[in-house]
Amino acid sequence: MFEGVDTVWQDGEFVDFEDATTHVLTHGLHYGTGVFEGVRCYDTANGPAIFRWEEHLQRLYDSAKVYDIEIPFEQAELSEATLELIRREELQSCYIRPIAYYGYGPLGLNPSKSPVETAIAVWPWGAYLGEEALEEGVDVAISSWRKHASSQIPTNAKTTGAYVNSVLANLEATGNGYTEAIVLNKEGNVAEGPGENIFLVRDGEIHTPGLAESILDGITRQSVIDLAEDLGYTVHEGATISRGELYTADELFFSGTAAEVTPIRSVDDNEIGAGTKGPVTDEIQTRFFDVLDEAPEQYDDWFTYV
Ligand SMILES: Cc1[nH+]cc(COP(=O)(O)O)c(CN[C@@H](CCC(=O)O)C(=O)O)c1O
Repeated sequence: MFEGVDTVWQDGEFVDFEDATTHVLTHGLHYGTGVFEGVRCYDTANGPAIFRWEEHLQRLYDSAKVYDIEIPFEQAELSEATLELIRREELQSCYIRPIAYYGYGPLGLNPSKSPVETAIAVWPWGAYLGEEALEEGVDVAISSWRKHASSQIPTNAKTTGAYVNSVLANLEATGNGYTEAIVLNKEGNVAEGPGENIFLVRDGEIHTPGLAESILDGITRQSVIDLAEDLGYTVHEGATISRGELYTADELFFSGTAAEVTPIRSVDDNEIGAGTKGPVTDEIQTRFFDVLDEAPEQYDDWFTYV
């Protein structure tokens, strides 16, 4: 996965990939006390550009605030480091992983005496759910693991430790022969995927769960909502979707930085619509990738050029 990656930015320095290590007694390793982002740089018609970088950076710092993680760099410093890292790696498109975590210091649950360590890595990362997934869709299953409630672990923060919930759901789904899971929240309504938001199409209108359903406020989700509305669709943001409504949907699709816009062709072995990418999904996916290719004036503020 990381073949050809030479450099990582770590705590203010560019270091060789193999030297980008942390101590085994790092607080974040033991207690999941870190925050991170998943971001993509695309090779647009105007050159390589990070997609919605400002929103991702802001979410990283918002996530850190929830855990009193004081990132010892300004957003502008992390931004310049990231742009320089992409240039050093000579990548036209890549996946970007900033992370900040309580590092090597005293152990014990209270992290207040642990230093905050920060790193940024970039690498090429293709279709998250498989090359054929974007065209043909994926087969998913409802997980027996519920999404933790935002009252238990704040779901508006991308917390490293919280992703054990996503790992359990994905392990269960893939272990049973599916590509991905859909997780329900503690009320039993649809939340999202382990690493994606979810959209439902019914009678030409689009529905997607809101923050009250214990989901991550996805930046791709917001982009899809904006694009869909610009295409003239009615989008019901904040929808409460039952498990049964997944089965009777005309179309379903995931959204996410890694997943981009990935059609869902079956849920629990029930074909969704015609069992392939639906027409609304196709129109939105096409518009999404066209915008990433063309970086049009209309969405100019979505792109930070390398
Ligand atoms: C739980 C969750 N929900 C929704 C999303 C979509 O959010 P956004 O990327 O802002 O549109 C992601 C991103 N998942 C990231 C991590 C994936 C991973 O395997 O690690 C990602 O897509 O980069 C989530 O982790």
